[in-house]
Amino acid sequence: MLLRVRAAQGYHDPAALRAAGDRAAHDLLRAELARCRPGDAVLSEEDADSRRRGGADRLTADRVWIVDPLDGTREFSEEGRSDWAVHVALWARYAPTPHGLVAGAVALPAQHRVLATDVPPAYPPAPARPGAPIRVAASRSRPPVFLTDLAEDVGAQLVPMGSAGAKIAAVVTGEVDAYIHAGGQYEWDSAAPVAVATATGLHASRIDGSALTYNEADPRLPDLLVCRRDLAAPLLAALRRQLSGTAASAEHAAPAATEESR
Ligand SMILES: Nc1ncnc2c1ncn2[C@@H]1O[C@H](COP(=O)(O)O)[C@@H](OP(=O)(O)O)[C@H]1O
Ligand SMILES: [Mg+2]
Repeated sequence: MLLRVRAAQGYHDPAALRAAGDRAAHDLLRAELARCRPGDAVLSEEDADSRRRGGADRLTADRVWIVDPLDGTREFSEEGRSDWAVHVALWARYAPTPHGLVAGAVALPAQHRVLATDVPPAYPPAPARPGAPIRVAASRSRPPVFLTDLAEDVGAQLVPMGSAGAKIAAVVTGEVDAYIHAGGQYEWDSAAPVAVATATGLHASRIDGSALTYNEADPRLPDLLVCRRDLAAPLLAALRRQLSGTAASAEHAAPAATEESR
């Protein structure tokens, strides 16, 4: 559907294309979830009620779908770019993992693939050139300000890319070794990709090493590290060095997203 929206609308009015894509994907997912799983709650970027801090039925529900109908909205509106995604994750109250995610799928329509937990992708192959720089995916538009220093510290090469889902998919497929974000994000930006990454056996945590948790009253989840297991300890140590002495807060963050910057 999103590929059809792009084809029908063209790229002359990016804001209108972004709005049309968000709306079409949200409406489709909301209708299908209501039809197939009428008893479950939904937390969606495009549903203001579900996003409300503390107020929604999702806080008492046993099963909550965490949905980002269009992640990488900016890239979706740029002709030729394929780094945008659709995220659908299922959170369950009695799940055995701290993150609570029991299923997830990340669709990359312009890359013609879907990564999902029902048949988790294989763990990525070891880097072809031993000793080559670690490749770290980061936001194209809002990379954490400490990332350049961190890259220098660990000898990493930064790979700018849009969409949290597309970046985590790049870690899953071995195109990059890690994804680091800080400074702002929401549960729907990472839930489905983190479900796939952990089902694949990759490391996923906050940048201080603590667990990612979902379906919290406040859906803000501002930072994360997803990487190959062997890189978790060195990258968390490098993150500690960057963040030591100050909180991982606005000082280290890119400016928060505004409607215009999305
Ligand atoms: N500082 C910030 N504050 C809030 N959201 C942010 C953010 N930085 C990135 N995001 C969100 O995280 C997703 C991936 O961002 P990026 O492409 O820059 O890596 C985007 O989701 P959406 O496209 O669904 O809005 C973007 O809005
Ligand atoms: Mg998003």
